[in-house]
Amino acid sequence: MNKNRIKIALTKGRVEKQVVPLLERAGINCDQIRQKKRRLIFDSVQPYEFILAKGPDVTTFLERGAADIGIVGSDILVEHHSTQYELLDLKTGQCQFVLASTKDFDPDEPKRKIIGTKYPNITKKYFDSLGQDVEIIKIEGSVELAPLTGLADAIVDITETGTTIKENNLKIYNYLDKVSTRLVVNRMSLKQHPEEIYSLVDKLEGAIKNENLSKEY
Ligand SMILES: Nc1ncnc2c1ncn2[C@@H]1O[C@H](COP(=O)(O)OP(=O)(O)OP(=O)(O)O)[C@@H](O)[C@H]1O
Ligand SMILES: O=P(O)(O)OC[C@H]1O[C@H](OP(=O)(O)OP(=O)(O)O)[C@H](O)[C@@H]1O
Repeated sequence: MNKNRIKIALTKGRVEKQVVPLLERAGINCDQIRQKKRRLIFDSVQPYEFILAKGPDVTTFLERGAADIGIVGSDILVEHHSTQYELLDLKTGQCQFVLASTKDFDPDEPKRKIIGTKYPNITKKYFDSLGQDVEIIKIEGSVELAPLTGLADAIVDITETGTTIKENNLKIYNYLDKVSTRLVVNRMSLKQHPEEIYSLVDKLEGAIKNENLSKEY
């Protein structure tokens, strides 16, 4: 690792796929990431160094100062109570939390509900706000299975196109917070490298604006 370069922890997978084209529009050559195979650290994405990590780990790298900048979904930031400083909404990875279940679910039924989710903290906060005590079962993926198999009464999960909900015969009962990919920064790094970090934010902001303008046109 080059200690003088700004280190950016990018969430691998879905976020990476949407953010790499945005970084390229901002003038950053991402060929090394595009040709990555199983590589996880990229030192030739001048003038930065990129690491690819899972979303929750991106927040850990930032909190421990092992990365200067993180690119991660707001779902992860909220769920993990991240205290990192948010500098930019990248307007990618746009989706929304929903409460969903099978069509016979009654959200107003007075019994204590069982809720399946990848996001226990967000789920607890939502039901606390309704004054409802629920049992939460943490699920790692394919959350939609929970109400279909009787594992849970309902789920709190994110949806983008609504296809997964529809194709599994589920129904949305409530819309919760919206989600998008954010650029967050370690506060100490911002103090040490303000010019480099704000210059990246400016370039990305320009790329987002140009993209929106070309969509409008
Ligand atoms: N359907 C979706 N549409 C848009 N953005 C999404 C959607 N699902 C997740 N996201 C966003 O993308 C981020 C990463 O999602 P992704 O599915 O790649 O990771 P993951 O849930 O950790 O999956 P995996 O465990 O398969 O790697 C989420 O934190 C969220 O911000
Ligand atoms: O509304 P849609 O566009 O259909 O997207 C919603 C799906 O996307 C996410 O799952 P993901 O693809 O990350 O897979 P996972 O179930 O393995 O987490 C989410 O958990 C939903 O299952």
